[in-house]
Amino acid sequence: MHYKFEFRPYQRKFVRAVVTSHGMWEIREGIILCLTDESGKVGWGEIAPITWFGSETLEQALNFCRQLLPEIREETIFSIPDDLPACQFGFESALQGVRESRSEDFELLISPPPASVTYSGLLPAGETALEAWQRLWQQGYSTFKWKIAVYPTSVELKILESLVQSLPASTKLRLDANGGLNFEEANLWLTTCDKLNANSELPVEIEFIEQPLAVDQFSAMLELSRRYQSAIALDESTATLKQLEYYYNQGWRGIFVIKPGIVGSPSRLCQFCQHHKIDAVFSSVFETIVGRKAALQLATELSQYNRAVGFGINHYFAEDDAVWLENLW
Ligand SMILES: O=C(O)CCC(=O)C1=CC=C[C@@H](O)[C@@H]1C(=O)O
Ligand SMILES: [Mg+2]
Repeated sequence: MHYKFEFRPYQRKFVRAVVTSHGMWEIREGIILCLTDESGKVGWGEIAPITWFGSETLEQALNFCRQLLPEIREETIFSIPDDLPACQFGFESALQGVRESRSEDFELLISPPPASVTYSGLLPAGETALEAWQRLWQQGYSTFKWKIAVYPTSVELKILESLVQSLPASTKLRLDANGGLNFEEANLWLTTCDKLNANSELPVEIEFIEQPLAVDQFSAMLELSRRYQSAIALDESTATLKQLEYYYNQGWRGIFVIKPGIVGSPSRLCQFCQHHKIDAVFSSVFETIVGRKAALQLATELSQYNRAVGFGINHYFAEDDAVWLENLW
């Protein structure tokens, strides 16, 4: 089976720059692709790389698309190399869309997100988190993720104290260090989290610390996961399917953050998750509605535990997705 193939690169400015220990991220760049089969059925996909997480670069993805035009065969889609995981996701999602004729036109793409999952809202780094949470709380979030390892640990631990005192009862707080802590700081954070979680007076649960140490510190993170009660989630460490499998085989049984947009082939991800009952948290790559729809579909199918998905209900961009997509295409 072969498909007519078209693609458009895009750039979209975030409403609010994403500040992490990797730095400041202001513009999301990616590719929207469209496959059309012989009967005229259409499927949409998105290639949204995060190079500093280990996916391909945008340039590599663009070169891959350019050398394919004007059509692509099904077997080519399932043999996209593993060093192009965002392309694997984009093309397979589009193929799925054609097969399910899920998105003949944009309207179907823009349909509301699946209600069956709960969402985690992203809190900005630093003390702005102290007032940012109310707006998200009013929008219905009860799980929040706060970026840490952006300011000195002593400063952030002070803010954490006020944050846990002000968050409403039965809310959950995730802490994402993006690999920016050293071993001593990670111990300090985890000791604090254990203390907070042991305090039954406190209405908030620290759900987990995400990627406390750098990717090359796996054995230290394994050691931390044995030393503390508070859960640890690998994110940058398990950014691609190859890494997911590797660290599972290395004995990781903590939480795995899965970013469908860059992890690679959705069909192979399904096989892995069906084989191994991993504790997974599905997370956005700050994609547009095209990639988001496919990623949320996967999250809904594969979530074993009812952990909130990191796809904040509000999109990350200023202009409306439907308008943006119409103008792009
Ligand atoms: O997972 C979430 O709650 C939202 C997505 C998110 O936090 C991220 C998306 C992409 C890159 C990173 O900046 C960041 C992360 O580290 O998880
Ligand atoms: Mg993360």
